[in-house]
Amino acid sequence: MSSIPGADEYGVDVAIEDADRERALSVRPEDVEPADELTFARNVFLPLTTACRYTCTYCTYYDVPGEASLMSPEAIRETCRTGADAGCTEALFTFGDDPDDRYTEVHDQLREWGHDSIHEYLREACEIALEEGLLPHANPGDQTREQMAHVADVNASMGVMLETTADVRAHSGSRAKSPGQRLNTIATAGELGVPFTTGILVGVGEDWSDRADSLLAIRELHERYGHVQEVIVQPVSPNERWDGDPPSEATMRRTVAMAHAVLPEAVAVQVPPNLADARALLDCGVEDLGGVSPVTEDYINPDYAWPAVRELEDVAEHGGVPLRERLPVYERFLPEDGVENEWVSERVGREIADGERYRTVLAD
Ligand SMILES: O=c1nc2n(C[C@H](O)[C@H](O)[C@H](O)CO)c3cc(O)ccc3cc-2c(=O)[nH]1
Ligand SMILES: C[C@H]1O[C@@H](n2cnc3c(N)ncnc32)[C@H](O)[C@@H]1O
Ligand code: MET
Ligand code: SF4
Repeated sequence: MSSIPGADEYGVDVAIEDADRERALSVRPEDVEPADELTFARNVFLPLTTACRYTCTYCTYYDVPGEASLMSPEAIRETCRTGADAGCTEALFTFGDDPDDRYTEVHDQLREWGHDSIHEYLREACEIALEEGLLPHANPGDQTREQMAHVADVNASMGVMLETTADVRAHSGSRAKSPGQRLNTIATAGELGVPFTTGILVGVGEDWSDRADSLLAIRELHERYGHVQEVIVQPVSPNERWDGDPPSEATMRRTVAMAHAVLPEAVAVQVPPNLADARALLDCGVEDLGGVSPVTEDYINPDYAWPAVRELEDVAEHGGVPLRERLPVYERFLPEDGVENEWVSERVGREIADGERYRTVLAD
């Protein structure tokens, strides 16, 4: 049995059994049954702030203090409106982790707009998205229980990448992502009944045992709470801050197969079609192509353009399966009668019930 770095410190009770790891390590692509359909969501990407407490060495998203930006309410509304007009259903709020006092410009701007914290502002941003006809999916990185509880009822789903259970150099420095803290964020989402997206980053210094442990840790938290809707298998992608090689196709194939085998059937395995060659991974158990935007770029990986929906259809055709559009919250979490349940707040449930665009997506 092995425990995970930082798990004790953050009070997360996850331990990996050697036998489970051995079983995960033995999975090969040829052991896997391919999925019978491929799903995706249409979204707009809203980079609320480029200020971040961490400095992950693979990331070009964050700005140094003095240069960080904050999206204005007007810009948020404008982007959401453009997205809704283009048929999107999701407002993806992904941004720097817990921007702190190092970024006085962000704090000053937030205060000027009447907010004490980025989570208060995120709440307003989610309200704007809902008003404009989009369902919020926020990934603000690690969150405390108080932070997440502050925005849970205005999000259809939320997310954070576990990245990896290993302590890797890519996360080093005085402030660094800790596997225990990431797992704690995922557990908190379970406790609060938030449908959740997580995932692993492949090629940042982890080995095969770490990949197995990461997937098994996610499985354990899902077994406890039932809240994980999808797990992203994301290859690290070279950019001006990261000059390492991306993982090979063979590595991606084996990792996707491992994810498919380790995770329960209800949890979809997602690969981002702008970072990975989805065609070459389909037979290893890919079930979802994530949020794809007809309107905005992938601000985290701006060098890698989104394929058009037409190209996603080609990918699905290549695998001989249908392509189906989904909402940012998976259907099994939606209330069967009424507008709310333990997973969906009344605020979000009403929007889904009343929104014509959402109903069309659900009917297809
Ligand atoms: O455009 C991106 N979308 C990313 N997404 C969006 C994701 O593809 C969709 O928002 C979800 O599938 C919900 O529809 C993430 C969402 C999460 O909750 C966690 C991590 C990611 C990572 C990315 C990413 O790197 N780039
Ligand atoms: C939103 C997610 O984007 C991922 N992320 C950040 N930088 C990169 C990169 N160079 N390549 C691939 N994924 C990246 C991290 O996994 C983060 O959690
Ligand atoms: N900063 C957060 C994280 O790394 C959100 C995505 S990266 C822009 O988890
Ligand atoms: S990946 Fe997220 S947490 Fe890491 S530096 Fe980039 S914005 Fe910050």
